[in-house]
Amino acid sequence: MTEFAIETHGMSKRFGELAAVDGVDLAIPKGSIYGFLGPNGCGKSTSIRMLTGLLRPSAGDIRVLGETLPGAEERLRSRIGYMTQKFSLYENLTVLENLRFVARIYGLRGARAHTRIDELLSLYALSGREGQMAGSMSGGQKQRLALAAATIHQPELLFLDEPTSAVDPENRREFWERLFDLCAQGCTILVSTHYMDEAERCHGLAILERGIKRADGSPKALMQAMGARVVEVGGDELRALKQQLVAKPEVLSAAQIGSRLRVLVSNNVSDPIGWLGAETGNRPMDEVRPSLEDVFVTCTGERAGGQHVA
Ligand SMILES: Nc1ncnc2c1ncn2[C@@H]1O[C@H](COP(=O)(O)OP(=O)(O)OP(=O)(O)O)[C@@H](O)[C@H]1O
Repeated sequence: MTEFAIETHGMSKRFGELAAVDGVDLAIPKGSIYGFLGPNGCGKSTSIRMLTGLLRPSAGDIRVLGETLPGAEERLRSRIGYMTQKFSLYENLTVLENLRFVARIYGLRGARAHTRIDELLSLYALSGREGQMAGSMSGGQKQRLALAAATIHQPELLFLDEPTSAVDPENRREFWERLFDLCAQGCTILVSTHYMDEAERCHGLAILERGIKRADGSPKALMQAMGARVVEVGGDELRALKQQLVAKPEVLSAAQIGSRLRVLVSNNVSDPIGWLGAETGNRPMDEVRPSLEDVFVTCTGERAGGQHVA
């Protein structure tokens, strides 16, 4: 039987009139990397804050590592790690001072703290930088220090809120390798992002829009179950063609990629190539494999329909 690190039913948070998180159900298996994918303001941070016990839900049931929230915040504190969106360490303390400070918060002292900090400095390529002010480090180094701090107490569950917003692609790639290392050691990771490539690396993910979960499942299952087929169309005057096509109810979206127009045609059309050929004249076109971005487009926005794929 699957054991879940996180289970929620109807998790909701209202701020006055605004439903920041609206009836979200989650079942996140232990030992997996799970993503929250969505644009700014869709409720990712608010959800994470409820799941870490920092924010009281307005409604719904939340179970984290077998404990019920609200109520088990203190017991969970030593079992979970949280890396916030902004660099939350002290910029005017050195790398070592920051890590010693966090170690003390988690009750790690003496030789145990010393050993663990040495381990983290080497693991996150910070050896030799012990005396450097955190504020003077590059984006990638700050992020590695933040990850070292968030995992100093070896949490069973790690929350990362848009962890790679401030780092370049190479550091992002490296960072994800570290996440898979942690995952291999049994840590469950929940990561929020608005990057498609990052979401695609997750074992499972939920697509959020305006506080609502629009779809969830593995990236592969989501792509396979998409309610549309993808056709790339070439030829001239692609901007005008786009305007013509997006006015059709059968077209869920059209976006230019280089010299091709990527068109998402609803599954209601049985032969999308034939249909597009009749609509656009004889242009070159090919059906292509869907991407996670296509899934995102089809399940958010005005023409959206929610889906769950096991
Ligand atoms: N304390 C608060 N009081 C009022 N409104 C809030 C509060 N916190 C968040 N919100 C609102 O709730 C909505 C969801 O915000 P949230 O920060 O969860 O989104 P997000 O998906 O994490 O986006 P971002 O990446 O920009 O933080 C937004 O409209 C935000 O303005």
